[in-house]
Amino acid sequence: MANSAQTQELVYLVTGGCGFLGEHVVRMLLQREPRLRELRIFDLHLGPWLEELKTGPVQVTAIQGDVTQAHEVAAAVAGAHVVIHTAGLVDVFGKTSPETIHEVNVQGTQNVIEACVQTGTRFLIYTSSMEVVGPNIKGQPFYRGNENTPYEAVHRHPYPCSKALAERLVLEANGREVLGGLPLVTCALRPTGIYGEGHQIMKDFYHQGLRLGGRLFRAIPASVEHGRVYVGNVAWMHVLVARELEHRAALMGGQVYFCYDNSPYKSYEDFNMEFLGPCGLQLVGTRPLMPYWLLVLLAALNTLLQWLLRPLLLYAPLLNPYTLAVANTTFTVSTDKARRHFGYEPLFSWEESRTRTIRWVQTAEGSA
Ligand SMILES: NC(=O)C1=CN([C@@H]2O[C@H](COP(=O)(O)OP(=O)(O)OC[C@H]3O[C@@H](n4cnc5c(N)ncnc54)[C@H](O)[C@@H]3O)[C@@H](O)[C@H]2O)C=CC1
Ligand SMILES: CC(C)CCC[C@@H](C)[C@H]1CC[C@H]2[C@@H]3[C@H](O)CC4=CC(=O)CC[C@]4(C)[C@H]3CC[C@]12C
Repeated sequence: MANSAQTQELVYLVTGGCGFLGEHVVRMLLQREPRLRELRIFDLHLGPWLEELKTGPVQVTAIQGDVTQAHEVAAAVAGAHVVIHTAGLVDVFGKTSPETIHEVNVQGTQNVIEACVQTGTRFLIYTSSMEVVGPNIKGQPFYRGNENTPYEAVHRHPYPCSKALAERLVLEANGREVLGGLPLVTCALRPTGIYGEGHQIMKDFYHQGLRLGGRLFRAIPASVEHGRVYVGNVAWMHVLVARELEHRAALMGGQVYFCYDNSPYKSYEDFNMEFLGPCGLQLVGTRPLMPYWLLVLLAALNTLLQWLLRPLLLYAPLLNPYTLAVANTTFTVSTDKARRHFGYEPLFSWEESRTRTIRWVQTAEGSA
Protein backbone atom coordinates (compact mmCIF):
# COMPACT_ATOMS: atom_id res chain seq x y z
CA MET A 1 0.00 0.00 0.00
CA ALA A 2 1.03 3.62 -0.41
CA ASN A 3 3.88 4.80 1.80
CA SER A 4 2.64 7.84 3.74
CA ALA A 5 6.19 9.25 4.03
CA GLN A 6 5.99 10.30 0.38
CA THR A 7 3.61 13.03 -0.74
CA GLN A 8 0.48 11.61 -2.23
CA GLU A 9 -0.23 14.04 -5.02
CA LEU A 10 -0.86 12.16 -8.23
CA VAL A 11 -4.15 11.35 -9.93
CA TYR A 12 -4.14 8.36 -12.29
CA LEU A 13 -6.87 7.18 -14.61
CA VAL A 14 -7.01 3.58 -15.83
CA THR A 15 -9.46 2.97 -18.67
CA GLY A 16 -10.63 -0.63 -18.91
CA GLY A 17 -9.62 -0.93 -15.24
CA CYS A 18 -12.07 -3.76 -14.63
CA GLY A 19 -10.75 -6.02 -17.39
CA PHE A 20 -8.30 -8.92 -17.08
CA LEU A 21 -5.20 -6.73 -17.42
CA GLY A 22 -6.86 -3.57 -16.07
CA GLU A 23 -7.59 -5.13 -12.67
CA HIS A 24 -3.93 -6.14 -12.29
CA VAL A 25 -2.81 -2.63 -13.27
CA VAL A 26 -5.18 -1.12 -10.71
CA ARG A 27 -4.02 -3.41 -7.89
CA MET A 28 -0.36 -2.94 -8.84
CA LEU A 29 -0.73 0.85 -8.77
CA LEU A 30 -2.24 0.72 -5.31
CA GLN A 31 0.60 -1.46 -4.08
CA ARG A 32 3.53 0.16 -5.85
CA GLU A 33 2.83 3.82 -6.59
CA PRO A 34 3.33 5.62 -3.28
CA ARG A 35 2.68 9.06 -4.80
CA LEU A 36 -0.91 8.18 -5.71
CA ARG A 37 -3.65 10.38 -4.26
CA GLU A 38 -6.55 9.32 -6.40
CA LEU A 39 -7.05 6.36 -8.71
CA ARG A 40 -9.87 6.63 -11.22
CA ILE A 41 -11.13 3.44 -12.78
CA PHE A 42 -13.12 3.94 -15.96
CA ASP A 43 -14.92 0.99 -17.51
CA LEU A 44 -18.09 0.07 -19.34
CA HIS A 45 -18.74 -2.57 -16.68
CA LEU A 46 -17.61 -1.95 -13.11
CA GLY A 47 -16.59 -4.97 -11.01
CA PRO A 48 -17.92 -5.55 -7.47
CA TRP A 49 -14.30 -6.07 -6.26
CA LEU A 50 -13.77 -2.31 -6.56
CA GLU A 51 -15.64 -1.84 -3.28
CA GLU A 52 -12.88 -3.51 -1.25
CA LEU A 53 -10.33 -1.00 -2.63
CA LYS A 54 -12.24 1.99 -1.35
CA THR A 55 -11.17 1.54 2.26
CA GLY A 56 -7.43 2.16 1.64
CA PRO A 57 -5.46 5.42 1.86
CA VAL A 58 -5.82 6.18 -1.86
CA GLN A 59 -9.11 7.62 -3.09
CA VAL A 60 -10.52 5.07 -5.53
CA THR A 61 -13.09 6.54 -7.91
CA ALA A 62 -15.09 4.12 -10.04
CA ILE A 63 -16.49 5.66 -13.21
CA GLN A 64 -18.92 3.72 -15.35
CA GLY A 65 -18.39 5.06 -18.86
CA ASP A 66 -17.84 4.35 -22.51
CA VAL A 67 -14.64 5.34 -24.33
CA THR A 68 -16.63 5.94 -27.51
CA GLN A 69 -18.41 8.83 -25.75
CA ALA A 70 -15.99 11.76 -25.95
CA HIS A 71 -17.72 13.77 -23.21
CA GLU A 72 -17.59 10.87 -20.74
CA VAL A 73 -13.91 10.37 -21.43
CA ALA A 74 -13.12 14.08 -21.08
CA ALA A 75 -14.93 14.25 -17.73
CA ALA A 76 -12.94 11.27 -16.42
CA VAL A 77 -9.59 12.55 -17.72
CA ALA A 78 -9.95 16.12 -16.42
CA GLY A 79 -7.45 16.70 -13.63
CA ALA A 80 -5.59 13.37 -14.08
CA HIS A 81 -1.79 13.47 -14.29
CA VAL A 82 -1.45 10.13 -16.03
CA VAL A 83 -3.80 8.07 -18.19
CA ILE A 84 -3.25 4.36 -18.70
CA HIS A 85 -5.50 3.38 -21.58
CA THR A 86 -6.09 -0.38 -21.52
CA ALA A 87 -9.79 -0.36 -22.48
CA GLY A 88 -10.44 -2.19 -25.69
CA LEU A 89 -12.53 -4.76 -27.44
CA VAL A 90 -10.47 -7.94 -27.57
CA ASP A 91 -12.41 -9.92 -30.12
CA VAL A 92 -10.79 -12.28 -32.58
CA PHE A 93 -13.78 -14.62 -32.64
CA GLY A 94 -16.31 -12.53 -34.56
CA LYS A 95 -18.55 -11.76 -31.59
CA THR A 96 -18.74 -8.08 -32.47
CA SER A 97 -18.87 -6.27 -35.79
CA PRO A 98 -15.69 -4.80 -37.33
CA GLU A 99 -17.35 -1.36 -37.07
CA THR A 100 -17.80 -1.72 -33.30
CA ILE A 101 -14.22 -2.94 -32.84
CA HIS A 102 -13.01 0.09 -34.78
CA GLU A 103 -15.25 2.46 -32.83
CA VAL A 104 -14.07 1.23 -29.42
CA ASN A 105 -10.40 0.62 -30.19
CA VAL A 106 -9.67 3.45 -32.60
CA GLN A 107 -12.28 6.16 -31.97
CA GLY A 108 -12.12 5.41 -28.24
CA THR A 109 -8.36 5.94 -28.29
CA GLN A 110 -8.77 9.16 -30.28
CA ASN A 111 -11.22 10.35 -27.62
CA VAL A 112 -8.68 9.61 -24.89
CA ILE A 113 -5.98 11.58 -26.76
CA GLU A 114 -8.27 14.56 -27.35
CA ALA A 115 -9.36 14.51 -23.71
CA CYS A 116 -5.70 14.68 -22.62
CA VAL A 117 -5.08 17.60 -24.98
CA GLN A 118 -8.21 19.50 -23.96
CA THR A 119 -7.86 19.03 -20.22
CA GLY A 120 -4.08 19.31 -19.87
CA THR A 121 -3.12 15.71 -19.00
CA ARG A 122 0.48 15.19 -20.06
CA PHE A 123 1.21 11.48 -19.80
CA LEU A 124 -0.57 8.77 -21.77
CA ILE A 125 0.32 5.09 -21.82
CA TYR A 126 -1.44 2.92 -24.34
CA THR A 127 -1.84 -0.86 -24.08
CA SER A 128 -1.16 -1.93 -27.62
CA SER A 129 -0.50 -5.56 -28.62
CA MET A 130 2.01 -7.81 -30.34
CA GLU A 131 -0.77 -8.13 -32.90
CA VAL A 132 0.08 -4.71 -34.36
CA VAL A 133 3.21 -6.39 -35.69
CA GLY A 134 2.04 -9.90 -36.40
CA PRO A 135 1.58 -12.66 -37.22
CA ASN A 136 0.88 -11.12 -40.63
CA ILE A 137 -1.48 -12.42 -43.29
CA LYS A 138 1.36 -14.37 -44.93
CA GLY A 139 1.99 -16.30 -41.71
CA GLN A 140 5.68 -15.35 -41.68
CA PRO A 141 7.47 -16.26 -38.45
CA PHE A 142 8.74 -13.59 -36.08
CA TYR A 143 11.40 -15.48 -34.15
CA ARG A 144 12.66 -13.83 -30.94
CA GLY A 145 12.40 -10.44 -32.57
CA ASN A 146 12.67 -7.02 -30.96
CA GLU A 147 11.16 -3.58 -31.54
CA ASN A 148 13.53 -2.99 -34.50
CA THR A 149 13.22 -6.35 -36.20
CA PRO A 150 12.05 -5.85 -39.78
CA TYR A 151 8.72 -7.57 -40.39
CA GLU A 152 6.00 -7.07 -42.94
CA ALA A 153 3.14 -6.00 -40.65
CA VAL A 154 0.12 -6.47 -42.90
CA HIS A 155 -3.27 -7.28 -41.41
CA ARG A 156 -6.83 -7.83 -42.51
CA HIS A 157 -8.56 -8.87 -39.31
CA PRO A 158 -10.45 -6.03 -37.57
CA TYR A 159 -8.74 -6.53 -34.18
CA PRO A 160 -5.06 -6.16 -35.21
CA CYS A 161 -6.06 -3.47 -37.74
CA SER A 162 -7.74 -1.49 -34.97
CA LYS A 163 -4.84 -1.92 -32.53
CA ALA A 164 -2.33 -0.84 -35.19
CA LEU A 165 -4.35 2.26 -36.07
CA ALA A 166 -4.86 3.18 -32.42
CA GLU A 167 -1.19 2.70 -31.63
CA ARG A 168 -0.27 5.00 -34.49
CA LEU A 169 -2.65 7.68 -33.21
CA VAL A 170 -1.07 7.48 -29.75
CA LEU A 171 2.50 7.69 -31.05
CA GLU A 172 1.67 10.55 -33.42
CA ALA A 173 0.10 12.46 -30.54
CA ASN A 174 3.43 12.51 -28.70
CA GLY A 175 4.55 16.13 -28.47
CA ARG A 176 1.12 17.69 -29.05
CA GLU A 177 0.51 20.73 -26.93
CA VAL A 178 -1.96 20.13 -24.12
CA LEU A 179 -3.98 22.72 -22.22
CA GLY A 180 -1.46 24.83 -20.34
CA GLY A 181 1.09 24.72 -23.16
CA LEU A 182 3.19 21.68 -22.22
CA PRO A 183 3.76 18.72 -24.56
CA LEU A 184 1.89 15.45 -24.34
CA VAL A 185 4.18 12.45 -23.73
CA THR A 186 2.89 9.12 -24.99
CA CYS A 187 4.12 5.59 -25.39
CA ALA A 188 2.73 2.19 -26.28
CA LEU A 189 3.26 -1.19 -24.66
CA ARG A 190 2.86 -4.30 -26.77
CA PRO A 191 2.12 -7.40 -24.72
CA THR A 192 2.40 -10.81 -26.33
CA GLY A 193 -0.32 -13.29 -25.29
CA ILE A 194 -1.06 -12.46 -21.66
CA TYR A 195 -1.69 -15.24 -19.12
CA GLY A 196 -2.33 -15.35 -15.39
CA GLU A 197 -5.12 -14.95 -12.89
CA GLY A 198 -8.30 -13.93 -14.70
CA HIS A 199 -7.35 -15.29 -18.14
CA GLN A 200 -10.69 -16.38 -19.51
CA ILE A 201 -9.41 -18.50 -22.43
CA MET A 202 -7.23 -20.52 -20.05
CA LYS A 203 -10.30 -21.25 -17.96
CA ASP A 204 -12.24 -22.21 -21.11
CA PHE A 205 -9.51 -24.69 -22.10
CA TYR A 206 -9.53 -26.09 -18.57
CA HIS A 207 -13.25 -26.72 -18.58
CA GLN A 208 -13.12 -28.14 -22.08
CA GLY A 209 -10.43 -30.56 -20.88
CA LEU A 210 -12.57 -31.59 -17.92
CA ARG A 211 -15.51 -32.26 -20.24
CA LEU A 212 -13.25 -34.44 -22.40
CA GLY A 213 -12.31 -36.64 -19.43
CA GLY A 214 -9.15 -34.77 -18.49
CA ARG A 215 -7.69 -34.68 -21.99
CA LEU A 216 -6.89 -32.02 -24.56
CA PHE A 217 -5.84 -32.99 -28.05
CA ARG A 218 -2.80 -31.44 -29.67
CA ALA A 219 -3.74 -29.37 -32.72
CA ILE A 220 -0.60 -27.31 -33.32
CA PRO A 221 2.96 -28.65 -33.79
CA ALA A 222 5.11 -28.31 -30.66
CA SER A 223 7.75 -26.55 -32.76
CA VAL A 224 5.60 -23.42 -33.24
CA GLU A 225 6.66 -20.89 -30.58
CA HIS A 226 4.08 -18.45 -29.23
CA GLY A 227 5.08 -15.47 -27.09
CA ARG A 228 3.47 -15.27 -23.65
CA VAL A 229 3.87 -12.89 -20.74
CA TYR A 230 2.55 -12.97 -17.17
CA VAL A 231 -0.18 -10.45 -16.41
CA GLY A 232 1.53 -9.24 -13.22
CA ASN A 233 4.64 -8.35 -15.21
CA VAL A 234 2.59 -6.57 -17.87
CA ALA A 235 0.90 -4.55 -15.11
CA TRP A 236 4.28 -3.81 -13.52
CA MET A 237 5.62 -2.54 -16.81
CA HIS A 238 2.65 -0.15 -17.10
CA VAL A 239 3.28 1.15 -13.57
CA LEU A 240 6.99 1.67 -14.24
CA VAL A 241 6.38 3.46 -17.54
CA ALA A 242 3.85 5.74 -15.86
CA ARG A 243 6.39 6.51 -13.15
CA GLU A 244 9.33 7.16 -15.46
CA LEU A 245 7.64 8.92 -18.38
CA GLU A 246 7.97 12.38 -16.87
CA HIS A 247 11.70 12.18 -16.16
CA ARG A 248 12.63 10.35 -19.34
CA ALA A 249 10.20 12.04 -21.71
CA ALA A 250 12.83 12.70 -24.38
CA LEU A 251 13.90 9.06 -24.43
CA MET A 252 10.55 7.33 -23.93
CA GLY A 253 8.07 9.68 -25.62
CA GLY A 254 6.65 8.24 -28.83
CA GLN A 255 8.28 4.83 -28.21
CA VAL A 256 6.91 1.30 -28.34
CA TYR A 257 7.95 -1.49 -25.99
CA PHE A 258 7.19 -5.16 -26.20
CA CYS A 259 6.06 -6.57 -22.84
CA TYR A 260 8.26 -9.52 -21.94
CA ASP A 261 9.44 -11.59 -19.01
CA ASN A 262 11.15 -14.93 -18.43
CA SER A 263 8.22 -17.12 -19.43
CA PRO A 264 9.56 -19.96 -21.61
CA TYR A 265 9.21 -20.07 -25.36
CA LYS A 266 6.74 -22.82 -26.19
CA SER A 267 3.82 -23.60 -28.43
CA TYR A 268 0.48 -22.17 -27.31
CA GLU A 269 -0.77 -25.56 -26.17
CA ASP A 270 2.44 -26.72 -24.48
CA PHE A 271 2.59 -23.44 -22.63
CA ASN A 272 -0.98 -23.83 -21.38
CA MET A 273 -0.09 -27.30 -20.16
CA GLU A 274 2.40 -25.72 -17.74
CA PHE A 275 -0.71 -24.78 -15.76
CA LEU A 276 -3.34 -27.25 -16.88
CA GLY A 277 -1.01 -30.25 -16.39
CA PRO A 278 -0.68 -29.70 -12.63
CA CYS A 279 -4.49 -29.25 -12.55
CA GLY A 280 -4.90 -32.80 -13.83
CA LEU A 281 -5.18 -32.37 -17.59
CA GLN A 282 -3.17 -34.22 -20.19
CA LEU A 283 -2.25 -33.09 -23.72
CA VAL A 284 -2.69 -36.09 -25.98
CA GLY A 285 -0.24 -36.56 -28.87
CA THR A 286 3.35 -35.52 -29.47
CA ARG A 287 2.23 -34.42 -32.93
CA PRO A 288 -1.09 -32.88 -34.03
CA LEU A 289 -3.75 -35.54 -34.20
CA MET A 290 -5.47 -33.90 -37.16
CA PRO A 291 -3.76 -32.94 -40.41
CA TYR A 292 -3.40 -29.19 -40.80
CA TRP A 293 -5.54 -29.08 -43.94
CA LEU A 294 -8.44 -30.51 -41.92
CA LEU A 295 -8.07 -27.79 -39.28
CA VAL A 296 -8.07 -25.19 -42.06
CA LEU A 297 -11.24 -26.74 -43.41
CA LEU A 298 -12.91 -26.79 -39.98
CA ALA A 299 -11.89 -23.20 -39.36
CA ALA A 300 -13.41 -22.16 -42.70
CA LEU A 301 -16.54 -24.16 -41.90
CA ASN A 302 -16.84 -22.32 -38.58
CA THR A 303 -16.71 -19.01 -40.46
CA LEU A 304 -19.45 -20.17 -42.79
CA LEU A 305 -21.58 -21.41 -39.88
CA GLN A 306 -21.07 -18.14 -38.03
CA TRP A 307 -22.34 -16.26 -41.06
CA LEU A 308 -25.30 -18.59 -41.69
CA LEU A 309 -26.39 -18.66 -38.05
CA ARG A 310 -25.93 -14.94 -37.46
CA PRO A 311 -29.64 -14.07 -37.85
CA LEU A 312 -30.52 -16.74 -35.28
CA LEU A 313 -27.68 -16.93 -32.77
CA LEU A 314 -24.11 -15.95 -32.08
CA TYR A 315 -21.79 -18.79 -33.04
CA ALA A 316 -18.25 -17.79 -32.08
CA PRO A 317 -15.99 -20.84 -31.52
CA LEU A 318 -12.28 -20.53 -30.64
CA LEU A 319 -11.23 -21.99 -33.98
CA ASN A 320 -11.47 -19.74 -37.03
CA PRO A 321 -9.00 -19.00 -39.84
CA TYR A 322 -7.51 -16.08 -37.93
CA THR A 323 -7.00 -17.79 -34.55
CA LEU A 324 -5.62 -20.85 -36.34
CA ALA A 325 -3.12 -18.69 -38.20
CA VAL A 326 -2.05 -16.92 -34.99
CA ALA A 327 -1.70 -20.16 -33.03
CA ASN A 328 0.14 -21.83 -35.91
CA THR A 329 2.70 -19.09 -36.60
CA THR A 330 5.85 -18.60 -34.57
CA PHE A 331 5.81 -15.20 -32.91
CA THR A 332 8.18 -14.59 -30.00
CA VAL A 333 10.06 -11.59 -28.73
CA SER A 334 13.50 -11.24 -27.22
CA THR A 335 14.37 -7.70 -26.24
CA ASP A 336 15.79 -5.58 -23.44
CA LYS A 337 14.49 -2.20 -24.63
CA ALA A 338 12.29 -1.72 -21.55
CA ARG A 339 15.24 -2.50 -19.25
CA ARG A 340 17.49 -0.06 -21.09
CA HIS A 341 14.93 2.76 -21.28
CA PHE A 342 13.27 2.61 -17.88
CA GLY A 343 14.94 -0.08 -15.81
CA TYR A 344 12.26 -2.75 -16.20
CA GLU A 345 12.95 -6.14 -14.67
CA PRO A 346 10.11 -8.64 -14.34
CA LEU A 347 8.63 -8.42 -10.85
CA PHE A 348 7.50 -12.05 -10.91
CA SER A 349 9.84 -14.90 -11.83
CA TRP A 350 8.61 -17.61 -14.16
CA GLU A 351 8.22 -19.99 -11.18
CA GLU A 352 6.09 -17.47 -9.30
CA SER A 353 4.01 -16.59 -12.37
CA ARG A 354 3.42 -20.29 -12.94
CA THR A 355 2.52 -21.02 -9.31
CA ARG A 356 0.10 -18.10 -9.13
CA THR A 357 -1.58 -19.11 -12.37
CA ILE A 358 -1.91 -22.76 -11.33
CA ARG A 359 -3.39 -21.71 -8.00
CA TRP A 360 -5.89 -19.52 -9.83
CA VAL A 361 -6.94 -22.28 -12.26
CA GLN A 362 -7.40 -24.61 -9.29
CA THR A 363 -9.54 -22.16 -7.37
CA ALA A 364 -11.50 -21.31 -10.50
CA GLU A 365 -12.22 -25.05 -10.85
CA GLY A 366 -15.79 -24.91 -9.71
CA SER A 367 -16.75 -21.78 -11.59
CA ALA A 368 -17.45 -23.18 -15.06
N1 LIG B 1 -5.42 -10.50 -23.49
C1 LIG B 1 -4.30 -10.47 -24.17
O1 LIG B 1 -3.63 -11.49 -24.37
C2 LIG B 1 -3.80 -9.17 -24.72
C3 LIG B 1 -4.48 -7.97 -24.55
N2 LIG B 1 -3.97 -6.81 -25.05
C4 LIG B 1 -4.64 -5.53 -24.87
O2 LIG B 1 -4.76 -5.28 -23.48
C5 LIG B 1 -5.94 -4.54 -23.21
C6 LIG B 1 -6.73 -5.25 -22.14
O3 LIG B 1 -7.08 -6.52 -22.62
P1 LIG B 1 -7.75 -7.63 -21.69
O4 LIG B 1 -7.62 -7.23 -20.29
O5 LIG B 1 -7.26 -8.94 -22.14
O6 LIG B 1 -9.26 -7.49 -22.16
P2 LIG B 1 -10.58 -7.40 -21.29
O7 LIG B 1 -11.71 -7.58 -22.24
O8 LIG B 1 -10.51 -8.32 -20.12
O9 LIG B 1 -10.55 -5.93 -20.76
C7 LIG B 1 -10.92 -4.83 -21.52
C8 LIG B 1 -11.73 -3.91 -20.64
O10 LIG B 1 -12.13 -2.80 -21.45
C9 LIG B 1 -13.47 -2.51 -21.15
N3 LIG B 1 -14.13 -1.89 -22.28
C10 LIG B 1 -14.48 -2.47 -23.46
N4 LIG B 1 -15.14 -1.59 -24.21
C11 LIG B 1 -15.21 -0.43 -23.53
C12 LIG B 1 -15.77 0.84 -23.79
N5 LIG B 1 -16.42 1.09 -24.92
N6 LIG B 1 -15.64 1.79 -22.86
C13 LIG B 1 -15.00 1.54 -21.68
N7 LIG B 1 -14.48 0.36 -21.38
C14 LIG B 1 -14.56 -0.62 -22.29
C15 LIG B 1 -14.12 -3.86 -20.85
O11 LIG B 1 -15.30 -3.72 -20.10
C16 LIG B 1 -13.00 -4.56 -20.11
O12 LIG B 1 -13.12 -4.37 -18.72
C17 LIG B 1 -6.69 -4.40 -24.54
O13 LIG B 1 -6.46 -3.11 -25.04
C18 LIG B 1 -6.05 -5.47 -25.42
O14 LIG B 1 -6.09 -5.07 -26.76
C19 LIG B 1 -2.78 -6.79 -25.70
C20 LIG B 1 -2.07 -7.93 -25.88
C21 LIG B 1 -2.52 -9.21 -25.42
C1 LIG C 1 -6.59 -25.20 -31.53
C2 LIG C 1 -6.84 -23.79 -31.77
C3 LIG C 1 -6.30 -23.43 -33.09
C4 LIG C 1 -6.20 -22.97 -30.67
C5 LIG C 1 -6.85 -21.63 -30.56
C6 LIG C 1 -6.07 -20.77 -29.63
C7 LIG C 1 -6.43 -19.30 -29.88
C8 LIG C 1 -7.82 -19.06 -29.36
C9 LIG C 1 -5.40 -18.40 -29.24
C10 LIG C 1 -4.00 -18.71 -29.81
C11 LIG C 1 -3.22 -17.40 -29.77
C12 LIG C 1 -4.13 -16.43 -29.07
C13 LIG C 1 -3.92 -14.93 -29.32
C14 LIG C 1 -2.51 -14.50 -29.04
O1 LIG C 1 -2.12 -14.86 -27.72
C15 LIG C 1 -2.29 -13.02 -29.25
C16 LIG C 1 -3.37 -12.13 -28.79
C17 LIG C 1 -3.07 -10.83 -28.54
C18 LIG C 1 -4.05 -9.89 -28.24
O2 LIG C 1 -3.80 -8.69 -28.24
C19 LIG C 1 -5.45 -10.31 -28.01
C20 LIG C 1 -5.61 -11.78 -27.82
C21 LIG C 1 -4.78 -12.60 -28.80
C22 LIG C 1 -5.31 -12.28 -30.21
C23 LIG C 1 -4.91 -14.11 -28.47
C24 LIG C 1 -6.36 -14.59 -28.71
C25 LIG C 1 -6.51 -16.11 -28.59
C26 LIG C 1 -5.53 -16.87 -29.48
C27 LIG C 1 -5.83 -16.60 -30.94
